[in-house]
Amino acid sequence: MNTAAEPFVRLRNLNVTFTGGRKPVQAVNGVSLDLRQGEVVALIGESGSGKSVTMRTLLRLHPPRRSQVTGEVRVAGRDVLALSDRELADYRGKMVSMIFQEPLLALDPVYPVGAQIVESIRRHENVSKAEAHARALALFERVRIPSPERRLQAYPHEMSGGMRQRAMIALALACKPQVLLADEPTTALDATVQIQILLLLRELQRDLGLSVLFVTHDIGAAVEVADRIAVMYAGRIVEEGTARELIRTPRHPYTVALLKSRAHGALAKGARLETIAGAPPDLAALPPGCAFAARCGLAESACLQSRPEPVTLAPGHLARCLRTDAVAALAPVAVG
Ligand SMILES: Nc1ncnc2c1ncn2[C@@H]1O[C@H](COP(=O)(O)OP(=O)(O)OP(=O)(O)O)[C@@H](O)[C@H]1O
Repeated sequence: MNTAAEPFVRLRNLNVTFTGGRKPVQAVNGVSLDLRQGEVVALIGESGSGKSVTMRTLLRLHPPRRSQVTGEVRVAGRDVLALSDRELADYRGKMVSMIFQEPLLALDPVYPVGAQIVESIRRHENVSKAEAHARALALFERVRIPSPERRLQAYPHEMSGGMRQRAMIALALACKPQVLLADEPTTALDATVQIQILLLLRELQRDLGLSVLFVTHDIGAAVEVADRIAVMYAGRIVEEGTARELIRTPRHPYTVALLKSRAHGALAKGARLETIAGAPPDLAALPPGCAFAARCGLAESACLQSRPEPVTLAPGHLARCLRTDAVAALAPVAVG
């Protein structure tokens, strides 16, 4: 891991509220997170915990009239929330790029994939068609698409799921971004292809010095690829640390519950985190205390009164919990 002194991506006290419905929905609530150059950080948590919304602020993808975003979003020193539309168009793809669970969200079904990559390069850079084509070919080789020259002519529907995922990654890398956002990139794939794509992401991060923010439900996938993991619950980061710290010394009861569901094999079989009893709170009516208290076997009355501030357990290892000592005293979770 290549760590520069200043984080390349810096989120500070980020709040995202959706205002289009009957009541405002506070999807992200005071999130602070750093991503250094060449680092892979995974955001994990149940559905609806705010992972994708947090990630999407880095591309400013929120509906402007139906959402309110406050706090600081900085990438390479630039204030992303203050970019003009023109600056934003240049920044997207060139500085920060995104891949999705479903490649057909990124790939146009009516054009061959190669043409889409050439088009994307030429939209951002003043290069000839031949040069853009050569770069597209190099990208297909880089993401290990076999017979790359021939496959550049293929339409997305002519590719298998794993191949389409690789093609989307090639498209995302077309303009040499420095940050890659990956939103559940492997969820729809079968297990062997998932592992290949995760390994590819790790290799790209290493070879190109990319910073990667990776959203997943699957703590196993997070451990596989991430240097650091941030666990989200009800719009907040409840624990953050290295992958090793989170697995060996989790200090938030929710992280422990996530690890247990993995230890029971539930995630391995593709089941999700519903193995934790109860449901997350309504984001339009968050409780005054810890949002996890209603599902937490260790909760005391203090937990219901005010939201816990982060406790520093080691440099870079934080948990928002009043009962970290009680969590530490729990029997360790056997995670394979
Ligand atoms: N455009 C929107 N308008 C209103 N509410 C939204 C919008 N986008 C997201 N939300 C709400 O914000 C909350 C957080 O959503 P988000 O997609 O970040 O969750 P997530 O943790 O990524 O879940 P998943 O794993 O299911 O994608 C959810 O309650 C969701 O319904």
